Amino acid sequence: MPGNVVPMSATPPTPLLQATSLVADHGGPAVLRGIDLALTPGTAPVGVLGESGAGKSTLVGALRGQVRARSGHVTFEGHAVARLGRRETKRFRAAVRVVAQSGLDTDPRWSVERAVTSALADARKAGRTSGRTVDDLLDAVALEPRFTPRTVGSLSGGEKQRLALALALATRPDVLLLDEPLTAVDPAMRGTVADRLAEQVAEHGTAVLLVSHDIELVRRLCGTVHVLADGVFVASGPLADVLRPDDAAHPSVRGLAEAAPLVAQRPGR
Ligand SMILES: Nc1ncnc2c1ncn2[C@@H]1O[C@H](COP(=O)(O)OP(=O)(O)OP(=O)(O)O)[C@@H](O)[C@H]1O
Repeated sequence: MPGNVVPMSATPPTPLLQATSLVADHGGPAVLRGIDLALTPGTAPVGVLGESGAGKSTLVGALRGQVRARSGHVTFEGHAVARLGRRETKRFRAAVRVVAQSGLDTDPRWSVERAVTSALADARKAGRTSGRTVDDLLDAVALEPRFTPRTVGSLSGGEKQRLALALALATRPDVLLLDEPLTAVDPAMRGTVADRLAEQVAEHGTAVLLVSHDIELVRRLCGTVHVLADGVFVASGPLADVLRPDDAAHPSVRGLAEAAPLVAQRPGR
């Protein structure tokens, strides 16, 4: 490029869902004590690691508007999530989808096909037509077409988790909040689903937050990770860097590094 040509700089991506100085609790001591987090479409998925009880699910709860901020705030498109009106809440719920560990509230008597068809119909009603079919969505989570007539109640725990992910993808969400989404899925299948998910979120520019104890899953999916301890992020950056802590690192970070010495050496996203 000639030296005197200044490239047009693209507008910096704007966070869609954002926590700022977020302090939150469950009626007792603060669980989150000042979290800043931005989820921006078109950027690499963000991972949150941390010991059990560190507050990872509380963070997801606050981002989805279920746990109230004691101070600081969570905003969606710049508006406080806690103060969204009825219409905006509907739009928010279609745009920001959550998949939790146990999160399939579909009628267990429904067939898989009915569950996915219904999720696609809900997506259309919310104005989020994705052009996707039942087969596309099942394929996105590596569930073969033979599963379509099965009842939801007859699926294994891991199959239910994969279906929950397919239902969340039906709205082609702008943001996906994944709270231990694949714990019941065996490691080989978890890798397959993670790779398919990574392709899709990259293709659609979906912003993703993945909360997990599973460092391998985080490595496969996330570009940046935060380690949550004592209510704050005590380390942030690419996983390989976070897992090479210095002597001053928080004990949680050193614990993670010791638990996963080889993961840091594999290439991530
Ligand atoms: N509804 C609730 N009422 C009271 N305390 C709660 C509630 N939910 C969570 N807590 C407490 O808040 C703290 C953080 O819990 P949270 O579930 O967010 O941790 P986590 O990091 O997701 O843990 P895990 O990895 O075990 O799922 C814990 O001390 C927990 O006992």
